[in-house]
Amino acid sequence: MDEQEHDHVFDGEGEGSTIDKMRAKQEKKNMKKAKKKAAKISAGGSKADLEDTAAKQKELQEKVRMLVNQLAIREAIQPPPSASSSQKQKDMSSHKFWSTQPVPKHDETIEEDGPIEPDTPYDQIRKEPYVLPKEFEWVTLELNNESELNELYTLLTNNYVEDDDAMFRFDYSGDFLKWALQPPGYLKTWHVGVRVSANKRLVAFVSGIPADIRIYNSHQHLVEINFLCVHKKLRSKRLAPVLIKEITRRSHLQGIFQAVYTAGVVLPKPISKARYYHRSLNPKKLIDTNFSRLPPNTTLSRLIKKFKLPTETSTPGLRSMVEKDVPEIRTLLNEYMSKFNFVPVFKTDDEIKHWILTKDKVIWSFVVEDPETKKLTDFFSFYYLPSSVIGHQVHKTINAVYLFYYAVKESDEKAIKGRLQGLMKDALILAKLKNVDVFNCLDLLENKLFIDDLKFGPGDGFLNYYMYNWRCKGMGSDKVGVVML
Ligand SMILES: CCCCCCCCCCCCCC(=O)SCCNC(=O)CCNC(=O)[C@H](O)C(C)(C)COP(=O)(O)OP(=O)(O)OC[C@H]1O[C@@H](n2cnc3c(N)ncnc32)[C@H](O)[C@@H]1OP(=O)(O)O
Repeated sequence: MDEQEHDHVFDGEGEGSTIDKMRAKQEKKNMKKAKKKAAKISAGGSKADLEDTAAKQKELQEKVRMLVNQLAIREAIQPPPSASSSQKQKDMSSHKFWSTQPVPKHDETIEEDGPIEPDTPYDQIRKEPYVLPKEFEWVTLELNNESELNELYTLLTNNYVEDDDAMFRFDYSGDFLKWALQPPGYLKTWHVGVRVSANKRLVAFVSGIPADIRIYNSHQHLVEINFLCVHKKLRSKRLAPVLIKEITRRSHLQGIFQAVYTAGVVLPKPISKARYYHRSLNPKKLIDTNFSRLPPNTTLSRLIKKFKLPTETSTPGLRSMVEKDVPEIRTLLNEYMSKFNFVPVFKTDDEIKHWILTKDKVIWSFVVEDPETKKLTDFFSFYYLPSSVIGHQVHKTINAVYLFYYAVKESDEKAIKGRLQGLMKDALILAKLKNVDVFNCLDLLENKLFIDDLKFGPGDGFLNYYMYNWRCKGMGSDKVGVVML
């Protein structure tokens, strides 16, 4: 699954911040109200009036305090208002490669869902790999071989996705890569590497895994593309288009003509755009590493207090997921996904076992078992993906987890909101107990129902969702259920 415009978080609105303006505005309002009241009282207002005024003022002050608090949290993790360079959209004519591919144009009006080009008959599919510049050669990586897995780990750890300011870089572990790239039905031929012929050094990679998704009403068996990476020293030499064409060819050979992928960059043409949100669990470290900043008018100890969590979870019946839960979780998850427009379809228990069951330091999953019926009513999962802190004297890594799949059984919006808030608060507590520094999520699924209340703040990272050779209407991120790694 996929890239993210990996995100660290910028300064907020700087001095003279929103908070200050809010405070000033509210104080002015309060003054006006107090003056009006005073005039009324001196003109014969009663004692009850006075008490009423005091109560209302207290209530108002409390409201202001809450608003100011909320803003302080936002400002602690707020990007600047301007869009980052990676979010800018280019003309189709300046996409030398993408203008040749079966993807919708940015300005295209989409009337009907369907493929952009027909499937290529087998005998017309190129049987030999695309030609690489002469210094390079193709390699199909064997990830069960420890040293090849380690080569991929090293390539990605040093060259994969960074934030716009090159302060943090994803650090996917070897175990994580095996989890992400070897699901049931995976094909080794879709683990495509490029080596320097002379010294056999691995310098580029792209991967595909099989997946089943539903987009609106269309069910598709397709390929999910991820981990496209070109060594930093070989950038801007048009190697990426060759890698993409090669993985496309290898997909066509398997009878697959559609793909899903995500990227931080804007390409023609996203079906949705999601934003990253961050919930600080270790404010001091996040500030020390410049992942977040101390908002004006607050102190570190106040911030620590703000993000403090209980040490015990509160949802009755919450426990770690175990293998016997797999079939029930599959039903629960597929049912929950039915309310979104772009979702994974888990066809077998093996897939749930692979994707959801806890694998320490890779993915953690928790279920809620009704104490009476013993039936599972909810579950949630998060995966562990640390980031290297580039060039920091003290901190080498930020321990981050990302919200993965979850499901709740409630059906009316208010009940879902309450339930999700409780579950996600427990998820934060469990992550904190695992020494995680920050809990991240995208504004997909029903995440907007808990993001603000649980003190997540918006980051500067965005993730664009794409389909290859498929035309369909775009959708809001709250209609997206596919979570890519
Ligand atoms: C049916 C089956 C189909 C299967 C295939 C489906 C499509 C899958 C598509 C892949 C999904 C990947 C999902 C993930 O893994 S997204 C993760 C991407 N990886 C990173 O961000 C890691 C750090 N960056 C790098 O390693 C390089 O900068 C990469 C490899 C990204 C580009 O290398 P480089 O910087 O040396 O550039 P170039 O000179 O070789 O090539 C320039 C061309 O490449 C286009 N470009 C740049 N970035 C991306 C990007 N993230 N997706 C698609 N295209 C991208 C760019 O617009 C330009 O084309 P055009 O604008 O001129 O037209």
